[in-house]
Amino acid sequence: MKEIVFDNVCKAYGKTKVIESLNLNINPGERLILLGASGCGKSTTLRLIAGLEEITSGNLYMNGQRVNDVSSGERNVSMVFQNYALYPHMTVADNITYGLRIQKLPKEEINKRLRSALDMLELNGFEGRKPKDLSGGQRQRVALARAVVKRSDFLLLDEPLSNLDAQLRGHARKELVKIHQTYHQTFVYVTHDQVEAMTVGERIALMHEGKLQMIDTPYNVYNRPANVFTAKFIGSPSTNIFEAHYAERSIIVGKQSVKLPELWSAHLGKNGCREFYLGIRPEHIRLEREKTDNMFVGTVKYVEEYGNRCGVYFDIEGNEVVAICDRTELKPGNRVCFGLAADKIHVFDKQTTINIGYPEVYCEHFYQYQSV
Ligand SMILES: Nc1ncnc2c1ncn2[C@@H]1O[C@H](COP(=O)(O)OP(=O)(O)OP(=O)(O)O)[C@@H](O)[C@H]1O
Repeated sequence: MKEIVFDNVCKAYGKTKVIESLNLNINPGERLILLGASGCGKSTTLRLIAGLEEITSGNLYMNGQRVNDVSSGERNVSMVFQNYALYPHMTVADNITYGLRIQKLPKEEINKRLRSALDMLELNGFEGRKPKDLSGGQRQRVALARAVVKRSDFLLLDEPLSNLDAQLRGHARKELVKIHQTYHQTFVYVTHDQVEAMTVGERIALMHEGKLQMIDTPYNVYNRPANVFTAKFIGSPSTNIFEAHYAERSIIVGKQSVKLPELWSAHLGKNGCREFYLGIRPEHIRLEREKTDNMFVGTVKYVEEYGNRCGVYFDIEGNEVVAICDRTELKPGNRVCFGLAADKIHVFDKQTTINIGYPEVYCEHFYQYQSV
């Protein structure tokens, strides 16, 4: 079954709660990413699955069996750590096959698995070397090879690429997906890097302060953020969030007001939504110099150069807003205007910060928002 189910799981160290009421279903054979800022509880969640930490309350099921009291060795997991944890005195081949030798698998089978891992991870010719004689990228591949030869049901990876440079990381991400497609293990992968999360993950579970914020596909996490935290965490620069309110079919920010398309007016009216947070991604704001009807007006504060594009930071009614432009002649002090693209805005409840949802016409991937 290769499924993992967290049922109301809490983890505390003394009085400090690190994981709070975690309910999470990890599907058999999927690549699930645990994403979040440093200290949010990602590694702890992974270590609970590995059986390296005890659960304080709640239940954890793996393969349909409650495993709260099952030891790590009996959980059919393999784990790749950030620092690789290779044995320095052993050769590459011995590191990779160590677990299989402990299991006393037949020599032939051990050799077969070693050969296939060396081929897949392009480590042929390195089997006699010690870890100190390998580059960071090669050590990381040995750690992966050691994990995959076990053919366990669950492959747990804790920031496995964080010691690699950007180019090697890109290559290793593809390797990981290839490994998954070959062995169909259930992957649980911890990272704080959203590009890694988007490219490796089939689903992303975003965590903040020990609580799950959203779990969904990379597409939905980006395009249909469940709450303000998700909208701000995913994407760079962050989603712009304004305090706004709704009256007479218009969105009002400070002293400025912009008429809303009929669909949104009906939607906000139906939800009784008056005070809210309005979210717009920087890449979805199209700046104009000339004001026409239904535009907000702001003043440029500064322009950030990204090489291929620029970030224009400007002020609207005391809110700092950023828009991404291809090229710009804009300078601090210039006036800029923009309208609202009806299919590119997000509205979050002021009290709960949860997304109120979208008018039906924009709901090709409709997501029913729930508090998690
Ligand atoms: N053994 C421990 N005793 C007390 N507190 C701990 C222990 N292990 C972790 N914590 C705390 O639990 C919280 C979550 O830690 P965890 O390592 O799961 O975070 P993380 O999201 O993986 O962070 P990072 O990306 O920095 O590794 C942190 O505040 C950490 O200080």
